[in-house]
Amino acid sequence: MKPKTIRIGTRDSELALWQAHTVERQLNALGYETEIVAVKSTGDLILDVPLYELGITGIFTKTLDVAMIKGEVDIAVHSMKDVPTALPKGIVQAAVLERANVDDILVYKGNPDFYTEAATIATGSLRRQAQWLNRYPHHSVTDIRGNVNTRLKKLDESEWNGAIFAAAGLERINKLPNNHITLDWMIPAPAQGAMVVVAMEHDAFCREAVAKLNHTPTEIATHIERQFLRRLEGGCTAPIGALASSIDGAIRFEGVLLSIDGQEKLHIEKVIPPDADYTNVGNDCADEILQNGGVELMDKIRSQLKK
Ligand SMILES: NCc1[nH]cc(CCC(=O)O)c1CC(=O)O
Repeated sequence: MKPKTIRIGTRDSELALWQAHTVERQLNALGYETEIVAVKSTGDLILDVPLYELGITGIFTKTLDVAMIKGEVDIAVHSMKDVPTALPKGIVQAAVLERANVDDILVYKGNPDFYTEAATIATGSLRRQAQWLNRYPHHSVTDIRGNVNTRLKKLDESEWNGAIFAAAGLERINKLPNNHITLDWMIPAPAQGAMVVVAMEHDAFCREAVAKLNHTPTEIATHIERQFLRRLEGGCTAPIGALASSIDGAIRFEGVLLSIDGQEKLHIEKVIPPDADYTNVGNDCADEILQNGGVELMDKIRSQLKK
């Protein structure tokens, strides 16, 4: 009997294809036959509206979810931070790959010493906007959309001083420019820098194959970060950052919720000792933030985004 070829679903951007080929190579090394199926996602087609105004989460993943449910692909590869915290019924997380660089970076134009002056920084992310304005209240932030290549080109053709990117995205496609600064003070998006492979719950063959690619420390870190996000936002989008990193067997978690204008900031930091139970840390940290002004702040954010 001919062995089953695993059809790998992916978006068709350069970054998405790089990620899908990485998964393909790892499956091939384990002896599995594969085929890449690239699709255009709604999120890539609507480029003139800010992401948060589209009002639905999962805009980058929905097309592939549908393709997988229809049986057109067997698995799908995503940047994990683009995946809604609740997966559609019947779809499961089959593996989280080892995380790359988690940092956000600023690609700047001209003189990078503009921090004390007026400046315009481009980002389509509420989280980046809020954290930038919190640190540089005298700057303005402008929206930018499109895949990584499109955004680099838009920055190049603009009058903006800089634009914010995930380092992982630029490094993967070898497009990290020299004129960049690592924003080590900015808390990344939950699961930034991690790739996830999803499969159909009933597909034992693919789940078993893909499970071999799982990297447990990354799975644990992203579990905590996404649990924090899910409990805090309750289905709506908000400026939320979260990072769990391991230090000598312990896990250090840092989470943040900001107002859209960056003026209010609720921050939490916790160290989970080695071998302690981490399964509810994300929920506990979110609850602590909610009890310390987070409920009111989330209400305010929701009413502002509805307008
Ligand atoms: N929202 C788009 C997106 N989704 C994943 C990445 C990069 C890779 C990653 O963060 O895992 C990017 C680009 C960016 O944020 O600049």
